Amino acid sequence: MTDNTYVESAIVEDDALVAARGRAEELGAPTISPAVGALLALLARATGAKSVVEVGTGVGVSGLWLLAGMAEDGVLTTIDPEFEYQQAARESFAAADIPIGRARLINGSPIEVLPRLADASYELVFLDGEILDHPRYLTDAIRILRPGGVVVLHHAEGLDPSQSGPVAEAVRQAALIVADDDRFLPVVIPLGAGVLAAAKAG
Ligand SMILES: C[S@@+](CC[C@H](N)C(=O)[O-])C[C@H]1O[C@@H](n2cnc3c(N)ncnc32)[C@H](O)[C@@H]1O
Repeated sequence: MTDNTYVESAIVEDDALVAARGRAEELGAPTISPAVGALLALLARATGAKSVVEVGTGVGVSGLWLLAGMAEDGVLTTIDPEFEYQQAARESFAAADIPIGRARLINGSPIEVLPRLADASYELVFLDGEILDHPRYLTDAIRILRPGGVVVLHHAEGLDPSQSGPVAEAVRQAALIVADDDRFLPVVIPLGAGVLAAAKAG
């Protein structure tokens, strides 16, 4: 396999993202890599995203990247059960001068919150929460995506045949859900912890 270290090091993050990564380190919160962030921003821009859902707010690193690519009046709905992380994410968004109305932070379990979101209403859905729940998240993501929308699942590395166990099984199950749905065009991208992206037919 090609050494793709250069892909991650090619991305330079701004001061707000550097500060958010500092908060993540203090709290021990996981974050996406810079290259995954750049991909999210690109997908948000390419889909003209005005409404985005994220599972797994963390301290707001992925949220900052998504907001950077979204329409200027776009709203990010981001769900996480960890109140402390979401408080830190609020700080990350404020430090980046993101208007309060652009980020709707929902403190709760994505398994309970996702079913309450409206059908066919979001251009982009990013799944980065509990990996074992990826298949359940994906089922809701498919429902809430607008035609032409894109779902992005992080931690797709479980698709590597050398991996086994419940986490790898959950990722494979999620991948099969999009592979078996004719409306979706999926691709696996070796960035960060592995990305599975799938575009819904327009
Ligand atoms: C990988 S981190 C998210 C990182 C974030 N997307 C970023 O890059 O800045 C995973 C998140 O899932 C949340 N989480 C933990 N347990 C969870 C659960 N049972 N269901 C959903 N999310 C959970 C954690 O609080 C954490 O913020």
